[in-house]
Amino acid sequence: MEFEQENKEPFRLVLENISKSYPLIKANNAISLQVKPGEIHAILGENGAGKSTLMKILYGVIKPDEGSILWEGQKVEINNPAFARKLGIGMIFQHFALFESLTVLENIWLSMDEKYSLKQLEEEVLKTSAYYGLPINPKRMLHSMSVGERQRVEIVRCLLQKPKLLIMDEPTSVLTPQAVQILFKTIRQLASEGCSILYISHKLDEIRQLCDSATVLRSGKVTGYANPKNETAKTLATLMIGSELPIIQQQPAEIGKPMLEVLGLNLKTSDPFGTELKDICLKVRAGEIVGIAGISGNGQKELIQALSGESLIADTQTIYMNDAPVGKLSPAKRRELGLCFVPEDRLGRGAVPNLSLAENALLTGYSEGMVRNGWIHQPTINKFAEKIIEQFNVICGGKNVSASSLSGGNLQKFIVGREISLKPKIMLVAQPTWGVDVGASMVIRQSLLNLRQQGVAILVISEELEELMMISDQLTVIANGKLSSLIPTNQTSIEELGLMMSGDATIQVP
Ligand SMILES: Nc1ncnc2c1ncn2[C@@H]1O[C@H](COP(=O)(O)OP(=O)(O)OP(=O)(O)O)[C@@H](O)[C@H]1O
Repeated sequence: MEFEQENKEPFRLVLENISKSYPLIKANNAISLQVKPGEIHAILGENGAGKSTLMKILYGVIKPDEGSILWEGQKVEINNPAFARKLGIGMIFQHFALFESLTVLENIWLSMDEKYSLKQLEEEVLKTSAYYGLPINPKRMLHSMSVGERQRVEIVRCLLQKPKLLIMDEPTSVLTPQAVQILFKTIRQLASEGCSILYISHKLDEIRQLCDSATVLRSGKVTGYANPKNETAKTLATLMIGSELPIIQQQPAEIGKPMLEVLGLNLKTSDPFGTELKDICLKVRAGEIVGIAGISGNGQKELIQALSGESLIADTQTIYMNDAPVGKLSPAKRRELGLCFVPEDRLGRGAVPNLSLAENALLTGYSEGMVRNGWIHQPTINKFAEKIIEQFNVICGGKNVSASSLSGGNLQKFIVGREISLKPKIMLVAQPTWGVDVGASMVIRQSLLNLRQQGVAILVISEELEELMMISDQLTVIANGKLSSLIPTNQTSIEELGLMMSGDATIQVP
């Protein structure tokens, strides 16, 4: 038979000439690939290359216009996710489909095709999470959990369905180096049990470490197949983006006055699973980038909320922006003082999914002449949105498409681009390159360095230690709601930061 391997065992999956067009873009153009049982197969490609579209076709979320799917040697039509799951296909999405107001257990219960009682399911969840080394508390409310913790819920929920093929879209983008290694152990264990993995990631070193094979996509087409173990991160990047990676230019900047000062911030949280902030002290001066490293769920969310104005502080003497006490000021008032802000959660806090890119530009850019005498000035909004799309190479169907239609990385480029274009004096950025491809990550990091050069005070909260080392002047670690003292970047290392992240944040580094 045509689609059998040499040992006559059928491929788990064969895709043949899969195509899918949207009105303005051909997202998949005659894509073919094959996956064996137990194979860890990477899907590589820059933002908007068509990776998620292909995976959604495979999971029955969208229908291809052309092409065929063979599952264990049989031609199948996957018309919906329930059928995909029945075949044994599980998917962990880049944007989690979980309900904030429910517990972990209730979320998992809702998604199960096979109906368990809550009690039975709780036992299964605890058993599966212990077996794969992914601890979760079934009783915890979802809204109180960090992105990294939510991802664990998604993984456990998928594993409960005992998949034969697991699709993972950017699974490590919110994990620490230690958590990544735990996840890889889980993935290898699954593969050794015969489960095939389709693994989408922009992290080329991780792909080299984990994957047996790779299909490379560019502009919806396959541009090559590779064995990642025989490639370097550089050759993989070249295959992906079709040219060499841009190199970051970091020039010394003139340090100015403190623009953001936090003087002993203590913040209790009403959320029973939130993290209390304890005596946070921080100073970011004009012309410098301060990086905060940490395992998600250690107070980053609470700190961002306190700095952006989402949580107000009773004590007005604690947070200062450009010399003004801001504890009681709303986000809009803080923006008037020059604060711009990229939240961790891009679909929800960073952008409104159903609004167009132009409308999303207006949401934070309203002070840039977009509202005149109480009237919305559409030409200004359009120009602003078009400029971001061009400058940050946001691959999309133009300013009028909805934010939700953008690929994850392209939406991130749009949000970061929007905030940078607002000419901030203080920039607060959480996970700046989450889901962004290697080439575009360099563009975003370079833009932040350019802002620093222009005298902007920048605070970056990231779990990407390499990124923090690359762009920050000073670094600190958040753990259990406490910050360690600031360390000049050239006096620390990824290993040391990793240790501080997993240990007690009160470790003082000279
Ligand atoms: N529902 C939709 N309507 C219109 N265009 C869409 C829709 N979904 C995806 N696209 C477009 O199809 C292209 C491929 O998107 P896709 O999400 O598959 O890319 P990707 O390779 O997964 O990117 P990323 O790495 O950023 O996640 C993009 O240009 C995207 O804007």
